[in-house]
Amino acid sequence: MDKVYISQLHVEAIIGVYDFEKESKQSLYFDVEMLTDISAAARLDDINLAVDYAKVSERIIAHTQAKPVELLETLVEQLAAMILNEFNVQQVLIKVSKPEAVAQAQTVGVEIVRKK
Ligand SMILES: Nc1nc2c(c(=O)[nH]1)N=C([C@H](O)[C@@H](O)CO)CN2
Repeated sequence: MDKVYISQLHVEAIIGVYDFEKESKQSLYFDVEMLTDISAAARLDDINLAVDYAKVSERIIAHTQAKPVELLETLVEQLAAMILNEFNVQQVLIKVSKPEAVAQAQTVGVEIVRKK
């Protein structure tokens, strides 16, 4: 299967378990890999037949900023379901990194793979 991907999409959002995290936005970085058949889009050179990474990026940003959740797990499950529902994607990998969460670590996060 072919792949359309988004690397290190930066989103500022309220997210976290602790009270102090509910007061100011933190940086999240998303890596997304979407398995899809690109042959029709390529043959006809038609964006309407492609998984539009710009539209997927817009939806990830809007969803992440719309309704704060506590866990990265909750967020990536919601985003995977949204991408599989709204786009012509057979499988999605989403990795979210939260670099400000643990001072001693370069970054921390969660990665999942979900299929239709
Ligand atoms: N597996 C997870 N562990 C933790 C999360 C999370 O979302 N998933 N979140 C936190 C806090 O919000 C943290 O980011 C603040 O230090 C802790 N562990």
